[in-house]
Amino acid sequence: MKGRVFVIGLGLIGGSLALCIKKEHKEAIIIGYDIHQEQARLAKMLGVIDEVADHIAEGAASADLIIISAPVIETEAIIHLLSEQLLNPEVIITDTGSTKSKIVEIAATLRKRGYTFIGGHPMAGSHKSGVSAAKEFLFENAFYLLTPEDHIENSKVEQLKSWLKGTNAKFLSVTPSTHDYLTGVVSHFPHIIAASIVRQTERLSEDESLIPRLAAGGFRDITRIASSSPEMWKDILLHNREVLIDLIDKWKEEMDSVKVLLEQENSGEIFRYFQQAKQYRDGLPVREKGAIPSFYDLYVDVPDYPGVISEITGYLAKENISITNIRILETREDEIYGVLVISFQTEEDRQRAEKCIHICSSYATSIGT
Ligand SMILES: NC(=O)C1=CN([C@@H]2O[C@H](COP(=O)(O)OP(=O)(O)OC[C@H]3O[C@@H](n4cnc5c(N)ncnc54)[C@H](O)[C@@H]3O)[C@@H](O)[C@H]2O)C=CC1
Ligand SMILES: O=C(O)C(=O)Cc1ccc(O)cc1
Repeated sequence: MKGRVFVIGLGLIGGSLALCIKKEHKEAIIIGYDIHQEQARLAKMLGVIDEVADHIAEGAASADLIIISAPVIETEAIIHLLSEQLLNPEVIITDTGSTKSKIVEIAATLRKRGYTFIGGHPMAGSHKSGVSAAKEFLFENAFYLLTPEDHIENSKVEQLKSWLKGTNAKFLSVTPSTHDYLTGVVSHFPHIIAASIVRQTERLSEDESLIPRLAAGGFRDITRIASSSPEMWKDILLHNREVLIDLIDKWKEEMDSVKVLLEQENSGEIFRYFQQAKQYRDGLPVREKGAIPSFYDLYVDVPDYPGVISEITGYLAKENISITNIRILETREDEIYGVLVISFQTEEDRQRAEKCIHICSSYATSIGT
């Protein structure tokens, strides 16, 4: 497609979408604006955008597509500002915010001016932020939720999907309130729980210095999302507060019922509690991308000798397989084997790495389930 695309907010998501659009629509011109000028300059320098706009009005004036990829509370102000501009009457305006009800409600100001707004949420990302973390394959196979209102013509939704084709994401249309309920359950609420486990652990460690040492490895893994941007999550929680307050009440009931089982020493029901959780979790899709980014980790049993890490990374480098993280699980001093945990960007890279290590060495590998 030809046309002018204006991206407001050149961070992880805005930058990644700009890269996806550029890849698919070579003739499109991508203009970017960021409240932090250095982000916009960096985006231009990295080739993520073609032009920098000095302000929103300048970039928006002749745009065919406007993508707002700023934090959700900033998005409200940007929508207000856009609704005061004279825009191309055919323009499609979309956003990438993690919440939808409030944003779509505020976008009524655009509708009143005759402009098309279609709420959007690419459900992939990471705890990193900023344009330097942007990647063109970030949304590959991820769900991309759209929340078009009833009055939006289907051709406009199709046009938006065509612009976003390079994401290779799976588009689903839902209402804004369904969106906020679904993401509340599978993304926003788990972030609260992860942060609360970390905070409780920190508090308890004040009286027990061994806690932080033992809370390494697996504890870090299960609470990884507590390292996400506090700024972004503050806004998401405030936007989706009603859904989240309800989920917190339900969680309290859940905890109370576990507490009763413990008080009663009800071994049968405690067993069933874990058994049911295991059954449901084991049945969840392993290879599909969900609301929270998966680990693409490969565990390699390696002899504990100097040089083993460079040996393995050397095999992977020869095959051009890039890794995002590598660490060794702490081994006991008397053990001769350790476990190397290597993280990849995609499932495909993990599979290629597993094959490569099997061909080049006799080290055993496994993946988490
Ligand atoms: N990080 C993630 O994994 C995901 C985030 N989202 C949503 O996408 C949006 C963007 O998130 P990220 O790219 O991760 O954040 P980010 O922090 O990487 O980028 C946001 C950018 O917006 C800029 N910005 C802030 N206020 C602005 C304003 N008034 N005008 C212009 N630019 C402004 C910031 O300077 C920053 O460069 C958020 O609404 C977030 O909820 C959606 C899916 C995944
Ligand atoms: O890395 C994390 O914390 C994530 O869970 C990524 C993420 C953040 C916000 C979204 O709306 C969707 C995905």
